[in-house]
Amino acid sequence: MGTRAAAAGGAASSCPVSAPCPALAPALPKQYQLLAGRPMVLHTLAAFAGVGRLLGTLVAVAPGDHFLAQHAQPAFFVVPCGGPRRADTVLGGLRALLARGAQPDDWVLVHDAARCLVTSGQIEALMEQCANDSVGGLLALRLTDTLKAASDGPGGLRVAGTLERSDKWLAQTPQMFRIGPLLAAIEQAGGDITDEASAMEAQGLRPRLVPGGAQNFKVTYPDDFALAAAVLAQRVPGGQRAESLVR
Ligand SMILES: Nc1ccn([C@@H]2O[C@H](COP(=O)(O)OP(=O)(O)OP(=O)(O)O)[C@@H](O)[C@H]2O)c(=O)n1
Ligand SMILES: C[C@](O)(CO)[C@H](O)COP(=O)(O)O
Repeated sequence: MGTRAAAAGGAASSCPVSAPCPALAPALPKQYQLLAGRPMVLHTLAAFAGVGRLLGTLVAVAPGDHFLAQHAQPAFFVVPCGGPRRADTVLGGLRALLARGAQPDDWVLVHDAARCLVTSGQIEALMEQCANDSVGGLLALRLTDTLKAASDGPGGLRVAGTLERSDKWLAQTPQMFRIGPLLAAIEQAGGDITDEASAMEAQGLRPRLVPGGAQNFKVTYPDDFALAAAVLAQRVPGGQRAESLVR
């Protein structure tokens, strides 16, 4: 039984930056924008390449997307199995893994290309804590801000209430499940789910929550690019942070 990684490469997604941002190449999908001198997805893939226990990494891209051909590395292979929604891309990736000899019992880690700050250590922690779990699990971050519900009111959006936050976590990726059960769960859940864990939850299962980190955010808003670049700038090769070297 092995463990594989499927990095959802962005498939049909285009650059999500809705406001003009001169530092970014306008025609380039988000996952290929340069961050600290490298396309974003290569930072993501470097973290997976640093995990020795993985049997391989599949990058799911949109058909006709040849961007990664110029960055080919033995650490990953590219499959044009991307679909219109994230869940479609993940299904395509899981089927491609099975077609290449993976077994339904094998573990798979599904990761967002846009979570380019994940570290090899976080991936290893997830694998460690899920390896003997009957369901699998995901990296997640306990909510620290006060949580408001919103609804339309006089003059626009207004607070509808303050929600209990002590049991709330922000779902991150990677998310680790066995290939066969995950494939079946997503097929049954349909394409509108926003993560793999929710497909497993719909089966009545309770995925394990493994603490991730605040830096493992999904690069989404224009400001996120600068923040991600700043985080990368204070890391050194090998995944250690600069400040841990000066103690
Ligand atoms: N058709 C799609 C859409 C998304 N993804 C994956 O899902 C991740 C998150 O989707 P993304 O479009 O990046 O979401 P947002 O950051 O919320 O961006 P936006 O909603 O602004 O497009 C991407 O990094 C990509 O790995 C995918 O594989 N296939
Ligand atoms: C999988 C995910 O990153 C967990 O937070 C998130 O749900 C992806 O959502 P998106 O709307 O496809 O970006």
